[in-house]
Amino acid sequence: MPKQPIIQVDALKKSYNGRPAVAGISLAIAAGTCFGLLGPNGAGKTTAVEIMENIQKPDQGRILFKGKERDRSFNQQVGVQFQQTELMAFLTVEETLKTFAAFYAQSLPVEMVMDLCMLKEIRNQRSNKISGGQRQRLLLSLALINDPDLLFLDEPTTGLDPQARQHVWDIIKGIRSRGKTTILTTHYMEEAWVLCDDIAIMDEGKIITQGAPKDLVKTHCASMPPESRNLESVFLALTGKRLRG
Ligand SMILES: Nc1ncnc2c1ncn2[C@@H]1O[C@H](COP(=O)(O)OP(=O)(O)OP(=O)(O)O)[C@@H](O)[C@H]1O
Repeated sequence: MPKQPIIQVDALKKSYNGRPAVAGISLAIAAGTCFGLLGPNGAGKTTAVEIMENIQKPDQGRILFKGKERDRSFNQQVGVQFQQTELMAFLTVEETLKTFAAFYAQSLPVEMVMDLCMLKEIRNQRSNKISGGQRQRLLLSLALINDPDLLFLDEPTTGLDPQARQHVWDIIKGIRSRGKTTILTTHYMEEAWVLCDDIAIMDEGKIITQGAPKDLVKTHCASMPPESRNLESVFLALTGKRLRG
């Protein structure tokens, strides 16, 4: 039986200065899955995700969370990992987590989240004196502190070395194995392949294809040589090779 969507997006539109960034997208994301939103630079991914996160208002369209309009409890039930967060420089890693935990009616134990994101060794380091990989893990831990049912990750491994990336992938797999839903944006096709149950590729504000990664490869790469049958080929075949702004 198909899983109930945790979030449903209908005919979403958003323009900036008369130029459409999101030009009518509809999605239904099944609970307990990892969903990937891919697309070239400027495709409209961040705008679409920020509308789903309730950070931006759409010009048109509707979003249902667990089958209902989003209400004030929405923020308590979702986690958002930002690409940039002004972490308080005067706080340690542990103090930063404790501060964020206090924003929520319910939160996971800080020890548990530090364990999950391998932050214990740097718990007493100032949040502005940590490496890029450690910072990314801290940002992820902040998104997890309220034990969200739905987690939004915007380019969670950009700029990380292979070890740090693998580690973030393991954390995301762990989140999925606990029945939570993740929506992630990424420019790394391998990341989408490894993590996502379902992906949508956006271009110029629209979804141009959607499906399980292996199904998309089957559909779009059938006539390609075996070594080219991968998500990168699907992406390039559908979005072309023109550079985007
Ligand atoms: N606050 C804003 N004001 C004006 N235009 C914006 C704003 N935010 C985004 N845009 C424009 O909307 C379009 C979509 O941008 P968006 O950031 O959603 O794309 P994206 O797919 O997330 O891109 P990237 O992969 O580069 O992060 C782009 O043309 C961008 O210049």
